[in-house]
Amino acid sequence: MLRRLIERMRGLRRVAPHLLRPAHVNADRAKISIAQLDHHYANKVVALKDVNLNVRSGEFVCLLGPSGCGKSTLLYALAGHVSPTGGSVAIDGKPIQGPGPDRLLMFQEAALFPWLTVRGNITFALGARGVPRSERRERADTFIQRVRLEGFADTLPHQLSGGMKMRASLARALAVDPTVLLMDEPFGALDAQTRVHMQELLQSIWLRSGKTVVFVTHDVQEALMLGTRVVLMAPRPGRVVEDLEIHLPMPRSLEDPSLDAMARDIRHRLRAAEGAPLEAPPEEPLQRRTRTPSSLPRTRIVTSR
Ligand SMILES: Nc1ncnc2c1ncn2[C@@H]1O[C@H](COP(=O)(O)OP(=O)(O)OP(=O)(O)O)[C@@H](O)[C@H]1O
Repeated sequence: MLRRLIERMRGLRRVAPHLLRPAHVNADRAKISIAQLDHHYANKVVALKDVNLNVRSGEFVCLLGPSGCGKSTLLYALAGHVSPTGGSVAIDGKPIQGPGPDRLLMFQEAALFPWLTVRGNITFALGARGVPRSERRERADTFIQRVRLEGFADTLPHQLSGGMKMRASLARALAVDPTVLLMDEPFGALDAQTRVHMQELLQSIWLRSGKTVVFVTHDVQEALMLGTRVVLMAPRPGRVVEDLEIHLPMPRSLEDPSLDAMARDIRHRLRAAEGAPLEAPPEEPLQRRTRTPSSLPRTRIVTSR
């Protein structure tokens, strides 16, 4: 009885307010500024409605929300692949009018040329960006090392595992040196363990590089592992419901009880935003959680474990 009561109290414990705070970024100081952004597709689906978001240079911002809340549409508007039907998107104060070399979009598929080796894929991308031939090989090898693919520079993509392909794709993205990296669920197709390794690798690279990253995910824990900010979105119409700064030291660990408590809090906020009936956060010890995606209610938010 007493144990149940203690567990219930733990479940209801709020995340310390200094760890999870609303973000306030002045548009004048923003690297990326999105104002009153609307987008509806030809079939009249309102993918985004009145989205306002400012991102500082060097931030790692995760767009988090259930399927259909407009995360990818927002990312593609930043990439310049979608022309929004209303509002504005600017980088360094310049309106985005299409794709540009300052931004690079990465997907779940590694999208490597199958007939080129790992190094060949990177040098090809460098050539396309106008990097002189004499510099390409050295630069490719630097980034192959950075993603810990030494020894695989001359390997073809079909000889690599899914995680290695994703590392090659990340090396290529970093080698071309965009100031903004846009990532659309890049680790979504990887198994759980490889995914955690990729998150750790990306975090260590990001900490060194200082790049601005906008990262789309369904996975609450992934967002909390990686993000300096987590932007919560909801569907019908696609919109931002909360913009939170995550004040947990890096490198982070999925075993951190604060991260686990935050994940419960965020899941609760997302359910509230969707208008789902609210229930108390789950009664379970902070350290272990064994929910599977299929047991999650209504939203497609999944967990890493
Ligand atoms: N090309 C398109 N034409 C028409 N409707 C679209 C198109 N692309 C997306 N949509 C719709 O716009 C809404 C937002 O889609 P979007 O892919 O941006 O959401 P999302 O949050 O990224 O979803 P998911 O996580 O499932 O990828 C959805 O209702 C979707 O069906």
